[in-house]
Amino acid sequence: MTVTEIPRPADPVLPEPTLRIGGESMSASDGGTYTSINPADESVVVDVAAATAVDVDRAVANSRAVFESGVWSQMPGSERGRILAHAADLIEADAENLAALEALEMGKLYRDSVIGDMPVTAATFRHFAGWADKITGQTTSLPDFAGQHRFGYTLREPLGVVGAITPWNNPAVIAGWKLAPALAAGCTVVVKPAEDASLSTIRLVELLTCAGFPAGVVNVVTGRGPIAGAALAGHPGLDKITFTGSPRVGRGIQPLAGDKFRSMTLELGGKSPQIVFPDADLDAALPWIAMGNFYHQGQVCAAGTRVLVHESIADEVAARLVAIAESAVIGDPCDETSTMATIVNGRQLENILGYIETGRSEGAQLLTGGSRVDRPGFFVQPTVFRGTNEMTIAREEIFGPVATIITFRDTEEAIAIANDTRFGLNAMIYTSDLSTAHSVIPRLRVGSVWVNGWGVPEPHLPWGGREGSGTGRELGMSGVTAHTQEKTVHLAF
Ligand SMILES: NC(=O)C1=CN([C@@H]2O[C@H](COP(=O)(O)OP(=O)(O)OC[C@H]3O[C@@H](n4cnc5c(N)ncnc54)[C@H](OP(=O)(O)O)[C@@H]3O)[C@@H](O)[C@H]2O)C=CC1
Ligand SMILES: CCCCCC/C=C/C(=O)O
Repeated sequence: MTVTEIPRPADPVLPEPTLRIGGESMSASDGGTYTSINPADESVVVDVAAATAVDVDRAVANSRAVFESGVWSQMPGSERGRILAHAADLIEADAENLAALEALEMGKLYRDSVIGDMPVTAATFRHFAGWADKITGQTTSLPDFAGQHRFGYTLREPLGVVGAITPWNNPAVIAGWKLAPALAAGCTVVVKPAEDASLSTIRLVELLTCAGFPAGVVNVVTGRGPIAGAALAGHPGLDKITFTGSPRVGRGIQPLAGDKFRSMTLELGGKSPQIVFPDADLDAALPWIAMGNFYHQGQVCAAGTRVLVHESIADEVAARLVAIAESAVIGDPCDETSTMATIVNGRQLENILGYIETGRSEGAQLLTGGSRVDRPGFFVQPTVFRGTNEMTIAREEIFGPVATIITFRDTEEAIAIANDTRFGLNAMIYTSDLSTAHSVIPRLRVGSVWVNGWGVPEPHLPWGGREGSGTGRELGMSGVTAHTQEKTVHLAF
């Protein structure tokens, strides 16, 4: 858990809580709204426009027209890069306001957001700014044929119009992960943020406008998942859909590739193992293991909630993890002293408490935590269980601060337990012997591995899962190519 002292922020400036289509701010076509709630005290933040299917049609049509106009897709890559880099500067300059919006609407610890999420969001735009003029194809000579000299090359062209559906847990970061590579590639984007956290995305798109993105290159349809989200996910006018969220919704989106067989990236969370070998440096490892469970109250898809510990050190790891959990200062997201804040909403809190109850009833040993914090808002104690990999708390994504310690006897058993899950997003390995790490890495069925640490994805490296954690990659070079398509040219002379 973080300890850097950051002063309490000023109240954020709320962006106009409306749709943004073609550079215009507008209400929903039927005037509908939903209410954004502050999870720290359950007060109303603001009513936000709830897009209808008609609004989504309008947004996609505008994005298509803007894409086809070439104003962005044909702009020289160096110029696109300049605008993306300017956006990164503006995000950095607005970091305190963006972070305060996320604390207000979704309960993320302001400190973590201002020193983590917003620099990461800016870094993402800066990274992809560098890609914008480096998206190239291949060239090759070909054997002469029928008296002709021949030569071949490929073009990498932008995919077109992208629909991006984002979750509430790290709204600016994840919007940045979806927007920046798509924009670097020359695509236009319609983004639908989560109901529980729309404001930072609206503000982010305002900043993009200030940075020089032409009107309509990024449109925003705030709205309800089953209405605006479903209309966007199934829209025939899209060339790609990119979604981060629950497996339930992801499964519903997957069949919507449609007759165009359009491209799809689905990031659906995880139940990731943190494997602690007996030679691990526990002083160094424990803060990471704890962070992998309690950072942002465990509301992170990459959380390492299955703590697989060699039996010889399990008691020590358990005692140390409990001590860290019990040292948490649970409080208002903006208080300087808080090290943990609130769960995003009451439904999510009930879900977490339900899993804790299931853990108890299935016989897991509750080492600490397990209860709602007695104050207004949706606060829950960091919780540590000792259990087995068969228990529900070790099989399902809880999306709360709930760790389960599971012991293993040897490396083979550690690998077997790590892979015994329907998810495959990421895994962590703690060892002092890199040869142990290198022998285990190829055998883990996951998209990413961290050795001697837990962290969040880097813009420079691909991110995505296998199996139940989804399909496709965002970030890094893979993030760019995922927003392009190749055209092969055969040239005779
Ligand atoms: N992989 C990850 O990072 C995340 C995983 N999760 C997992 O999902 C669980 C539930 O969280 P929740 O926010 O409800 O996740 P959802 O999957 O419901 O929401 C993610 C996004 O999808 C939208 N959406 C909802 N229904 C549809 C639909 N039918 N078609 C298209 N889009 C839709 C949501 O809109 P709206 O907000 O308006 O409903 C939101 O923008 C968590 O407990 C956690 O386990 C959640 C968030 C992130
Ligand atoms: C320090 C920045 C925190 C960003 C966390 C990103 C999480 C992504 C996810 O849960 O999908």
